[in-house]
Amino acid sequence: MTEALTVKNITLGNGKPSICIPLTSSKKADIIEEAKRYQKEAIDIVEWRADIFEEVENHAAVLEVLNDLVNVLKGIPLIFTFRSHQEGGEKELSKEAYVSLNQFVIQTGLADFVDVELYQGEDTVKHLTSIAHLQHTYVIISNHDFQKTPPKSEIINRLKRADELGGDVLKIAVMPNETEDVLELLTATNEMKKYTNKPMITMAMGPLGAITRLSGQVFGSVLTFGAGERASAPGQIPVQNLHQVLDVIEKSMGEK
Ligand SMILES: O=C1C[C@@](O)(C(=O)O)C[C@@H](O)[C@@H]1O
Repeated sequence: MTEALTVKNITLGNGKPSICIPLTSSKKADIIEEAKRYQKEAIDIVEWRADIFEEVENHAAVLEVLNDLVNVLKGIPLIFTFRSHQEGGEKELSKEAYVSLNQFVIQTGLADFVDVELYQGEDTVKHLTSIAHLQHTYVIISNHDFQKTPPKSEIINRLKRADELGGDVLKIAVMPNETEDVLELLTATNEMKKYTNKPMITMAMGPLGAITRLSGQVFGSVLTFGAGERASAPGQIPVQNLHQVLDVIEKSMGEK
């Protein structure tokens, strides 16, 4: 059984998957405008994809955006994500800069979650996780493969590794090249429930993977990323459509 995780007014892992929308603008004013628009929609969580922010290497500028976001989001939980280029993001930072940016953000206490990439290495992940936990910030340990879908055993190993390293939420996104890959991701997610009670976020990207962004309640993924102004990854579904389908599935699953 997944142990539900409650942040502000949102509970992850409590039936219907939560809907997260990524902020994908590059300029401060646009990021805040985007957040204002989403604040009015029925979304559960917002992710700031800070790798797209043009001033991400300037900590003072990052702090300004965080402060404004928290004001605008009025209680909607915030995920801070710097997605590095090798995992599908827009920029690359040196290891030192990656650590220093995430550490800075954690210490502001303004983000409810930070996304830490599994492949930044064990020391980095452990270091950032321990600082985050001191600050009562949740850590999503993530991994992305934009080319292919690793075998089920490897998907499970990566999720287990994220668990062992102290992640509060375990996340993997893969790219399916055939329908069997989609099944591989779903089977891995389902089987992983034997090994952890922590909330997981899993998805297969691209058109083939769309079903995995809808079926979390069945297989064990607690959150789905919807497309905002623009999708932050291939295959994301508009929020309105997500709501409709997730509601139908939730209702059907509640019927005996
Ligand atoms: O890791 C993820 C998942 C994602 O890549 C997706 O496929 O929806 C979108 C990203 O913004 C987010 O950080």
